[in-house]
Amino acid sequence: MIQFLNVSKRYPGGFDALSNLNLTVDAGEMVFLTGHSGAGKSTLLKLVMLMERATRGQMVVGGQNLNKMPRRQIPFLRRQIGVVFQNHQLLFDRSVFDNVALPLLIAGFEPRDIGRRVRAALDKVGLLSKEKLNPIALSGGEQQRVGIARAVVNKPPLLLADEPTGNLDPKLSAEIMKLLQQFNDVGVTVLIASHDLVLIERMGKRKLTLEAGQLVGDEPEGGQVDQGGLL
Ligand SMILES: Nc1ncnc2c1ncn2[C@@H]1O[C@H](COP(=O)(O)OP(=O)(O)OP(=O)(O)O)[C@@H](O)[C@H]1O
Repeated sequence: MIQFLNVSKRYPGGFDALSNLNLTVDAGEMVFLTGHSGAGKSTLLKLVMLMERATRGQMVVGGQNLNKMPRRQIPFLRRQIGVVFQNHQLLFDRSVFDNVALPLLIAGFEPRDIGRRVRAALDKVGLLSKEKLNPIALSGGEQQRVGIARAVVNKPPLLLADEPTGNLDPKLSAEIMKLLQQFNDVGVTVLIASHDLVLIERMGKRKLTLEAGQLVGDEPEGGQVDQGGLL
């Protein structure tokens, strides 16, 4: 699903955020990306969705060569990728329903299909009863679940999450990770940047570690399994 071959990213100004990265994430995997602040986690996710271009190296995502992808094709790539942000980036001038519907409106879906798909996504995150509310009326954990519904409403094969639990307490964080895992259980490839090491260990999934832009660790799935009853 994701292949990086000798990928480097140098930002304008000369800072090397990623150096010579080699990495494969197979379809159906759930992978955590960890590392110190500034290690390059967000940069890696931005390269996958072409928010930034690699400076060197080869990148393939969902069978498409990103190096050669013209700008006009980027929206089609993005439709295959759901993105969850730490601060969820919801719009507070419209309802929960309308927030989740946004990617479908942009993609030109019929109103009939939009209603059906939005409600299916809200149902999956347990917020069907709150579709008419403004997200401001929801708790932090609920807002993040709206962000997840919006990310999956288009049924993308790949889900990226950048510090999706950054502002949440441990119990809510565990719930969000469990929710992301449920999408992985039905076949979605999931890549999560997080520095919540305790939670990552509990999930027992593959863990990639970045340090100063280099991949310094790749621990396979099957680490420590949750003993704390949180998941
Ligand atoms: N647009 C940019 N221009 C210049 N430098 C940047 C840019 N974006 C990120 N950087 C630098 O690249 C490095 C990696 O940043 P990145 O956001 O990928 O790290 P991170 O591991 O996600 O960190 P955090 O955990 O703090 O979010 C940092 O030193 C950052 O200052």
